[in-house]
Parts: sequence; C-alpha cells; structure tokens
Amino acid sequence: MNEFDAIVIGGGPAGLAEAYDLKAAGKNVAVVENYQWGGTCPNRGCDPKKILLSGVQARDRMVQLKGKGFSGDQVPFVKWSEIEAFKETYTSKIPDGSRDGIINAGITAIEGSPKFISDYQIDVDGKIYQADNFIIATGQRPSKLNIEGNENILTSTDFMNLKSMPKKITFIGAGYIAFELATIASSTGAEVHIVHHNDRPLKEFDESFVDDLVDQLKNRGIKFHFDIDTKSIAKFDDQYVLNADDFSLVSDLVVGATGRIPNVDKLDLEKAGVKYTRHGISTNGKLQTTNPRIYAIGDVVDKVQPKLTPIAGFDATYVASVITGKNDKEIVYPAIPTLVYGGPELAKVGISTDEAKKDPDNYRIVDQDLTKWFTYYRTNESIARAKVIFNKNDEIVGATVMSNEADEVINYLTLAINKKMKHNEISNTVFAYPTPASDLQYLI
Ligand SMILES: Cc1cc2nc3c(=O)[nH]c(=O)nc-3n(C[C@H](O)[C@H](O)[C@H](O)COP(=O)(O)OP(=O)(O)OC[C@H]3O[C@@H](n4cnc5c(N)ncnc54)[C@H](O)[C@@H]3O)c2cc1C
Ligand SMILES: NC(=O)c1ccc[n+]([C@@H]2O[C@H](COP(=O)([O-])OP(=O)(O)OC[C@H]3O[C@@H](n4cnc5c(N)ncnc54)[C@H](O)[C@@H]3O)[C@@H](O)[C@H]2O)c1
Repeated sequence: MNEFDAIVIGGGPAGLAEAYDLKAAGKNVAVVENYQWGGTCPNRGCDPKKILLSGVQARDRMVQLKGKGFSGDQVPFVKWSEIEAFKETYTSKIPDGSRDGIINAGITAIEGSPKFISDYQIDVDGKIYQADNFIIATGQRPSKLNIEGNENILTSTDFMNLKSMPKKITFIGAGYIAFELATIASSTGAEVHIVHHNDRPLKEFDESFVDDLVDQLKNRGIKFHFDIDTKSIAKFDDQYVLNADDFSLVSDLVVGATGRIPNVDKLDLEKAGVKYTRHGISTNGKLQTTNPRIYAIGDVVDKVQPKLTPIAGFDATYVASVITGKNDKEIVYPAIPTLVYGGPELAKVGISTDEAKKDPDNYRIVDQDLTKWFTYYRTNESIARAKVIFNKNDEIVGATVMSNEADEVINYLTLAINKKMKHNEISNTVFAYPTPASDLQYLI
C-alpha cells in the first residue's frame, strides 16, 4: 500500500501547482497523470499557440508598414513547416521536464489511469494508493460535435501538430480557439473559413468590439459563415464536405472548435461520492467536492470563472492554503482578464459594458478610438479602441480593449481595478515614454 497525505489527479498547471504548494508546506504528495505531464497549456494550448502567433505578429508589423519601409512583395507568408518545427522544439521538452521537476522536488510521479475505489483510495492500473485528501485537476478536452462524419473533424491539438498547412481549411465554432487558430492559418497563406451556428461569435465580449474584430479578420481574407448548423462532414478523395441546410463547403481540412468538456468520465467518481454536471465537478466555495476530503481545481470545476491557466494556479494555491489549515475563508477571485490573441487582440476585464449599460446611475462608460494615439500611429495599426467603465467613485471597474498591444494594456487595467485606482494615482506615476503604460493617464 502506498500512502500519502495528498494525491493530486492530473499533472497540468493546476495539479502541478497544487503538488508544489503542498510539498512546500511539508506534505507527502503524489501526482497521477494519464497522458502528458504539463497538461494542456504548455503541450497543446496557450504556449504552442503563442509561439505560432509569433509568426502572425511579425508578418502583421510588416503588412502595417507597407509603403512605409516595406513594399507589398516584401511581405512573405509565414512558413508553416518552419514555425511548427520551432514550436516543437519547445513542446517536445515539456512532458519530461514537468515530470522531472516534480520528482526533483520530492513529489511522487505516478503514470497511469486512476479510478476511485473508495473515498480514500484509488487504483492506478492495478496498484492501490491511499491519501487523506485528493485534489482532482484533470482539466478538459475538446468536445466533438454529435454529427455524421465527426471522425473527419480535427481538434485544436491536431491543428497545432500539422506537418503541412493545407490550401483551404475550415473551422467550426467561433470562440477563442477558432479565432486564434484561423488567424494563424491565414498568416500562412491558407484560405480560411469559419462556420458558426448562430450570428454571435465570442459572445462573452462586447458585441461592437467583436463586430470590429470580425471585420479585421475579413480584411485578412478569412471568410465567415454565420447561422449555419453543420449537419455532417463527408470525406471525398482528399477533401471534406461540410453539409448544412442549403449550404455546403469543400475544404482540405475541418477543425472543430465548439467548446471543451470536463475530464470526469474515467475516474469512477461515484465510488467517492463526487458529483458533477456536464460543465464539470460541483464544488462549494472552498473548492470542496460533494465529498469534503476531495477537492477539485482548474478547468475541471463547474464554475462561472473563465477556464484559464492563471485561474488553475489561483485555485491550486487557495486549496493548498485550506488543506494546510492556513485559510478557512471561501475563495474570492480578483478581476480576471481574458484575451483573444491574434491581430488585433481583443481583451476584457471586470464589469462588462452590458452590465454597466443596465445601471447608468452607477456606471460611466468611456469609449475611445485610440488609432491616432502615438502608440498605435507609429506602427500604423488599422484599429485600436478601448471602452473603460468607472463607478460612482471614479474608480475603474471594467474595460474592453482591442489593439495589437491589448495584452499589455489589459494587464495594467487589471492592476488598476484590483487596486481600486483613480486618475490621480496614475497621473502621479512616471512611466517610460512613449509606451502603452504612458498612455494610461489618458485611459483612466
Ligand atoms: C488551444 C488552447 C489554447 C489556450 N490558450 C490559453 C491562453 O492563451 N491563456 C490561458 O490562460 N489559457 C489558455 N487555454 C486554457 C488552458 O490551457 C487551461 O485553462 C489550463 O491548461 C487548465 O489547467 P488544468 O491543470 O486545470 O487542466 P489541464 O491543463 O487540461 O491539465 C489536466 C491534466 O490532467 C490529465 N488528466 C486528464 N484526465 C486524467 C485522468 N483520468 N487521470 C489522470 N490524469 C488525467 C491531463 O492529461 C492533463 O495533463 C487554452 C486552451 C487550449 C485548448
Ligand atoms: N486566449 C485564451 O485565453 C484561450 C484560448 C483558447 C482557448 N481557451 C479556453 O478554451 C476554452 C474552449 O475554447 P473554444 O473556442 O473551443 O470554446 P468557446 O466556448 O470559446 O467557443 C465555442 C464556440 O463554438 C460555438 N458552437 C457550439 N456548438 C456549435 C456548433 N454546433 N456549430 C458551430 N459552432 C458551435 C459556440 O457558440 C462558441 O462560439 C475557452 O472557453 C477558454 O476557456 C482560452
């Protein structure tokens, strides 16, 4: 029998952060992983995607400066095989590096498929392990449309590992993944289509910003097909036909990006009294499952917060503080920025414009076109825009930003929201000029 203070199930950002935190607090910890150490973000999510986006960013800078130092025929497409190979130099080291990291820290690394056999024991491929606490951190996987020919639909992981980019590629869905991967594919010169079942892509973002973003992607040549309910994908020779009512589209590859589903099905959670919904594992305000000795963290949790890497880490640190008796309060999340990467980037944090519009007595919305601001003028950006929301005390409480610098700007605004900053605190700070930070005094 192998006994531990805590066993973490899932070796992704949430599970590994949990294991490191508990080990640092003196606990005897094991982590069980059934696929790739490191999890989604560094192997097949945020990090490889952002390496592939480096090509988009480099190309966009040159496209923006056409006639201003670069002529049209000097702007090449991104060579997919080269950038994919570059991405591989990073991802290929992740699984071993992540596993070795925890082993070197004195954490036990177990490889295999765990199943609960009671609320204090799991069976991993015939071996029994026991712990006082379990932390489930098994994340999510791509959902698959329940339609005829769904075996012909690739996932975001398949896309990032393609050895060559086809001439024509179709994405089903218009959320984070479709927008980001479509932008990457288009930068290689591929003809890119996005098929969406309604006319409201990226529905969690301010609609007018999304309309602007769709226009920007159309300018890149990406073709949108809204209100198309995909019925089947048929394979003919080397091509795929997407069929819907009065609509069909032939392409060389079809990628599904219609959301992700929690990894709960292989764990025999019923044997441990852990309940879940189709959105993930149900927890209370302390991230305890319906069995109080078992916690759930990261993407696998059924929660309203967005399912992102920094939230996985935040959950992990919080649960470690609860298990080690340092904290008995419910988890409180700070303002959480979310960002669709691409060209341009679309980011938001805090109170949404819809919420603010419903309560004009308490919120003031300032919508600014930043295109002529020096930061954006010097790189000749075609669009730069920010909507900032203030409360009655003139503190910033929310923002939506779109530009090639939105990733940086949204982080500054997040800090300002969490610190309840007002205009005078920003204007009394000296920032390096000219930078997106030195623009802050005109935004807040
Ligand atoms: C294409 C893509 C791009 C993304 N981009 C971003 C981004 O830019 N920024 C951002 O913040 N987030 C991004 N995300 C989301 C981010 O990857 C996740 O929020 C993050 O990885 C969640 O961490 P986690 O540890 O909860 O889950 P995961 O990273 O999914 O890790 C779960 C681990 O558990 C393992 N596991 C699953 N089932 C079992 C089982 N039965 N037994 C044992 N182990 C199991 C898995 O193999 C995996 O290693 C992206 C996701 C995708 C798919
Ligand atoms: N930049 C980032 O932070 C980032 C990037 C990628 C992924 N992620 C994470 O991964 C999650 C999953 O991303 P995603 O893009 O797969 O999901 P998503 O939930 O963002 O978008 C899915 C889209 O597919 C649409 N859809 C659903 N069924 C459909 C159908 N039958 N036909 C056509 N469209 C359909 C939905 O309406 C939605 O627009 C995100 O919610 C986020 O948590 C984050």
